Amino acid sequence: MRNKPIANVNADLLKERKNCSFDIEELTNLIDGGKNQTARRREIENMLLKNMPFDIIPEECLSAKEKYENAVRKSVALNKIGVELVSQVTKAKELSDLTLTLRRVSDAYFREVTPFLLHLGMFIPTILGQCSDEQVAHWLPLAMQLKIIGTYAQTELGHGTFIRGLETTATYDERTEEFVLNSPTLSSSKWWAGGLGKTANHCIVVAQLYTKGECYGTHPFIVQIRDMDTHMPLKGLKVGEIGPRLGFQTADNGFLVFDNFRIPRDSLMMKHAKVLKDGTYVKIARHSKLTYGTMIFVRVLLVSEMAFNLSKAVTIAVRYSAVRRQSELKPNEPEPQVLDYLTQQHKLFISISTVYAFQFTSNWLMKTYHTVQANMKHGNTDALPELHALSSCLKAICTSDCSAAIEQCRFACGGHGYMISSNLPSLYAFTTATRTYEGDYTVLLLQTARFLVKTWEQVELGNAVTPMVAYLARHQNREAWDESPEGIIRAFEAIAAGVYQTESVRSVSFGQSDAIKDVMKQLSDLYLLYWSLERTGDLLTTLKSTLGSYDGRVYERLMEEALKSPLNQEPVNESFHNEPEPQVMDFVSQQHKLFIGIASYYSYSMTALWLWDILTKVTSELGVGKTDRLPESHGRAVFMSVFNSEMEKSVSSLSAPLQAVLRQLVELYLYYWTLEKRGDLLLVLQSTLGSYDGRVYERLMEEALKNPPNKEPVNESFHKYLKPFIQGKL
Ligand SMILES: CCCCC/C=C\C/C=C\C/C=C\CC/C=C/C(=O)SCCNC(=O)CCNC(=O)[C@H](O)C(C)(C)COP(=O)(O)OP(=O)(O)OC[C@H]1O[C@@H](n2cnc3c(N)ncnc32)[C@H](O)[C@@H]1OP(=O)(O)O
Ligand SMILES: Cc1cc2nc3c(=O)[nH]c(=O)nc-3n(C[C@H](O)[C@H](O)[C@H](O)COP(=O)(O)OP(=O)(O)OC[C@H]3O[C@@H](n4cnc5c(N)ncnc54)[C@H](O)[C@@H]3O)c2cc1C
Repeated sequence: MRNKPIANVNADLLKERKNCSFDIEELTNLIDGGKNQTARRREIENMLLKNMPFDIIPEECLSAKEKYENAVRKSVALNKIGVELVSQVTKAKELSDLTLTLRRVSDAYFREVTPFLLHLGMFIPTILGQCSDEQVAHWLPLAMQLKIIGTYAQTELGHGTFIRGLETTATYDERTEEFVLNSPTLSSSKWWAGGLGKTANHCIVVAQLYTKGECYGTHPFIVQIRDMDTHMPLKGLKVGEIGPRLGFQTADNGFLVFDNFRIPRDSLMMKHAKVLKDGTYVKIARHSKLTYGTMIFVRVLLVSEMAFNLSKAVTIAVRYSAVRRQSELKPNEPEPQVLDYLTQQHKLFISISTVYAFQFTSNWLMKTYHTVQANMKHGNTDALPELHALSSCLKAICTSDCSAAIEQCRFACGGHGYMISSNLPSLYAFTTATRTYEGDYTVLLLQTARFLVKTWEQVELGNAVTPMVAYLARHQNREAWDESPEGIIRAFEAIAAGVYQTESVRSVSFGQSDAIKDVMKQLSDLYLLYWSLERTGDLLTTLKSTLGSYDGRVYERLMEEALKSPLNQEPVNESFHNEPEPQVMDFVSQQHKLFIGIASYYSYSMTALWLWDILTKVTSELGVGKTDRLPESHGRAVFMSVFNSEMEKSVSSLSAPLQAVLRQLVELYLYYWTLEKRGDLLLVLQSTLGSYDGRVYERLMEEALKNPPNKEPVNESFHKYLKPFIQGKL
């Protein structure tokens, strides 16, 4: 059943909806994956809407502590319903639809995120992907029913990207059949794990495994960190909240430090490697990077997350643009809806098409992920490198594009888009973090480039490559393809665009009406055209250069091109008879280049005169050999102040017009360098990362320890909500 129409809807919005060229319900079904899925989603949504507590005071008006407690209260209520619904599900597909719906609906209750996000998004997937069958049988029911609450602690103060550089150690002690966890340095402190600060009582810890005196690299361990009854941190651990951040304010991201903390041997997640009782290390995995599996899974999830978050932002911006009227186009006529401005449509429409590009690609990527997983169950890991490259590339691009597009949606809403209540700032804060976490943007693109270069080598050797990169072989002809970085980037854009094109066409090819097909085709074309224009440079298939041609016929080509010029098609241009062409001096860009040069000349001359006077004094005081080069900013300050004061002294006797010109030059010089060097001008950095002494990790930890949530070892929401919930008494 469709949702009921709401009374008192803005007349402009009603008008826009009436103008829609297709059946909205049909598109809704397409997005949900079918009519039944839409009906089921609405059933769950309605049930949650009836049973979930909403905020009385807006989340953003609460203190940090209150925000966290409120988030726990709501999470517990939501998860109570979630656990109940999950227990009724029998089929894997239903379970994945249900978790997706719960994830989506939960956003109606949290402007920020739930402290259970890592439990659902990484702790459970890691149990499934890294535990042996017996371990799954033990841990999974506890985690699914939220009898335990977990997180994923891989990143440390000193290392996030370079996982092999992690410093936390897990040393096997065969006498007691335990691993001993240690944080040997400050930089080895675990940092960032969501839910770790106050909520989780279990944690997946990634540590360097040592046994019989040898290091076997990083491995995941499942570790209890807090007492199940009192919630107090266990002995041998220091755990707390890392402090305020741009977004994720209710995710209670935490730190964790180990001091000879002992855990049983079977805390090692043993799907891909085991340590026997006597300390013998046994490798099971066929591929050395299988322990990185959860990251691939989350990167795949994030493509759909970006589609969802951008869809919210652009819905907000489009609706508001229909309601908002601004500016007087014609006297005495009503102000137009801002949606009618072409420039506004330019901001919004590409976001709409991007949402569909992400969603179709995400559906396809998730299917690909499951196919590769199924193959790996039978021992075939051949497709893993490509899945890694593809998920890295798509995660990097979609998270980056999504936060940029949300920023555009905020711009599209003018000043009101800056209000927290518009939800656009929170959406931006959430998505901009995704560009960094689960693999930094640049780093992941480099992983993809690495895969492409290797593939290219195979193509050059004439070896077969997978269908996804087969186009590399098709472009062997040097005229059409080059192996430059631009060429590689272009190839990946071609993949993403190709997937979107084929998937969107495939998805709309059955059942759907012509109206929907038309709209989807338009969106698809818009996405392709937009990126073709954005990346015009990358799309040029030859160098298109007279100077860089393969045959080196530089002068011949220059002349050939010159003769093609339309200006050469007539011997005398009509401007000879009519108006003269402008002097290049009249172009503002030319003036920009020249005027600052003139101002600099005066600045240097004045400063040189002044400097000459003091030069002898300085060199005799310091000794020429000892004087360091002046830092750039100091030099610039000298130029500015001398120019300013010396100019004042010298201009007083000059005529008024000349004085005015020279003063303008002083101002130009000062403003130009103020804008050029505005970064250097921020003297008070107020930053843990940018302190003069470089004590980054010490300062991060000092700040974290000052954090109010760390003043009490157990937050009262544990006794009020978490404990009764975990113990089934709520
Ligand atoms: C349903 C409800 C749930 C709701 C869900 C909602 C939202 C999303 C879900 C959850 C997210 C919520 C919050 C998340 C919060 C954030 C969590 C985190 O950030 S966890 C930490 C994540 N950390 C990273 O991602 C670190 C990034 N670094 C890496 O991945 C690797 O270190 C890196 C950069 C790939 C390098 O690894 P390294 O071991 O040094 O490898 P090499 O560069 O030497 O490469 C060696 C070869 O291995 C290949 N490789 C690398 N990684 C993989 C992999 N994962 N799989 C397969 N192969 C891999 C690499 O390409 C090299 O291959 P060749 O030698 O070239 O053949
Ligand atoms: C909101 C949020 C939540 C998080 N949650 C978790 C969590 O639950 N669990 C967890 O374990 N971690 C978590 N993280 C940590 C996250 O995974 C890391 O911050 C991320 O992987 C980036 O690593 P880094 O911080 O070490 O950055 P760095 O690697 O130090 O990056 C700094 C700069 O160096 C560049 N750089 C680094 N290496 C290279 C290279 N090889 N080539 C070129 N450039 C390079 C990067 O591009 C970047 O510009 C979270 C982070 C955030 C922001």
